Amino acid sequence: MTDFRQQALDYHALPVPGKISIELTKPAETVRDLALAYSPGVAEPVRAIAENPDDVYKYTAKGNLVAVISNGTAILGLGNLGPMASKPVMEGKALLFKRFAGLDSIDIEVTHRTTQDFINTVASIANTFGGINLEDIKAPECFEIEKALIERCDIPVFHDDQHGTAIVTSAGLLNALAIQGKSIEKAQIVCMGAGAAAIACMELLIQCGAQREHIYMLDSKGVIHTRRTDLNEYKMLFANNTDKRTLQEVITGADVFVGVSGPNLLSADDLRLMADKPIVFACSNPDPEIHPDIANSARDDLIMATGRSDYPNQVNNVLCFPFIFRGALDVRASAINDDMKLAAVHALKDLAREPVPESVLTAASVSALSFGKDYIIPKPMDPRLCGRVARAVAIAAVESGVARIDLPENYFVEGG
Ligand SMILES: NC(=O)C1=CN([C@@H]2O[C@H](COP(=O)(O)OP(=O)(O)OC[C@H]3O[C@@H](n4cnc5c(N)ncnc54)[C@H](OP(=O)(O)O)[C@@H]3O)[C@@H](O)[C@H]2O)C=CC1
Ligand SMILES: CC(=O)C(=O)O
Ligand SMILES: [Mg+2]
Repeated sequence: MTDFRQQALDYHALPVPGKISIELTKPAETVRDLALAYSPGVAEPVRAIAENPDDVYKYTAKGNLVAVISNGTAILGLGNLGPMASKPVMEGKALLFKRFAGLDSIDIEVTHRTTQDFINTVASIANTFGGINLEDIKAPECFEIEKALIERCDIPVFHDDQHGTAIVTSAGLLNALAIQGKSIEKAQIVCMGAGAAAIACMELLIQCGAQREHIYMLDSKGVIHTRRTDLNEYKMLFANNTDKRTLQEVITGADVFVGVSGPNLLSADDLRLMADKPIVFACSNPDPEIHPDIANSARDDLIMATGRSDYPNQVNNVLCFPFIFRGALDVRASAINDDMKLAAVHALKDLAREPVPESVLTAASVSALSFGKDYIIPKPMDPRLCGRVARAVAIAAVESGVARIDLPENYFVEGG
């Protein structure tokens, strides 16, 4: 067993199994404490909530609580390994919610027979939480699930692999294009993968200015084109009227490669076919479509990003989901809409262009970081992230009419 593998297993097993626990926020030491916390005192908030349902936010943890819900059908890039195998990842998301945005979060892994069973299960428990973060649910079922739950729930329901990934990818790509001197409107984009992350990333890039006809998408059967008869309705939106059939044909002269598919699917030779000053986001986890060492030795005019923490330019939804929920919950948004997503894109993009605080350099073990080819997106441990992104998202929620309360006074006015 490798050292790193054993260290990862020990991290999860010791000193207690797993990565999260529940802590109390009120004293429970004396008879008086118990009389307030439980019987008879608990009857008072029960009566108050029965009379005024909004009081649930005043007297319970709902307003700071996010459920991370999966069925384990697309665990990172490891595939459909089932609900229990997804539990470490879901606990990991809960850890990140708490560590980066102070949100309490609990993982829920659902075993189900049909997609409708999954939807019914989640809809039935949704009101316990302030928001629902769907995670690692494969396409195309994820699209139907998210749509149905948004319709049935009046709290934010957000499929992180779709929109969290799309927001971070868009922010990073807008910056990378600016550094390479390219425009998003003209960029030729190859997207490897046609699932949850891929479809959402490309749709949001289009909202940011990319041209649909400049995008070539590939699934496990190759280029998605109009003569294919096996495409679902989501892939159909990206079917090109083209004779190109292979990765090599579509990547020749391309400016951008976005990989949200699986490991080692892009070779150094493929990368050499790209246009001058190419951009490669190899975002599959844990192993990217091309290893950064291989990519960087194939091209020296490249901007390279991966989903990993151990190389520069980590394009990973951890830069989004804690903060978008922080902003949404703090104004009790009923949904996370496109305005809020775009606000998050621009907050992330703009923060990367600012000087980097010392604490981030220390955490990243580097002596300097400045906007450029090895720093296109903020680092997850940047203490300004929560304030910047949450504030932008909360303002967008208020302005677009989905907030149920006003922006709290002085809400992250220092921007974190
Ligand atoms: N860095 C980040 O923040 C994130 C990274 N990801 C990564 O993106 C990947 C996909 O996740 P997600 O979209 O949720 O999963 P899905 O299961 O929804 O989609 C996977 C897609 O990858 C395609 N694919 C699989 N093998 C190949 C291949 N050999 N060539 C081309 N395409 C292939 C599948 O094709 P087909 O449709 O034919 O089955 C499918 O379209 C994972 O590796 C995940 O780790 C996801 C979210 C966030
Ligand atoms: C980062 C993430 O959510 C994924 O790879 O699925
Ligand atoms: Mg995921």
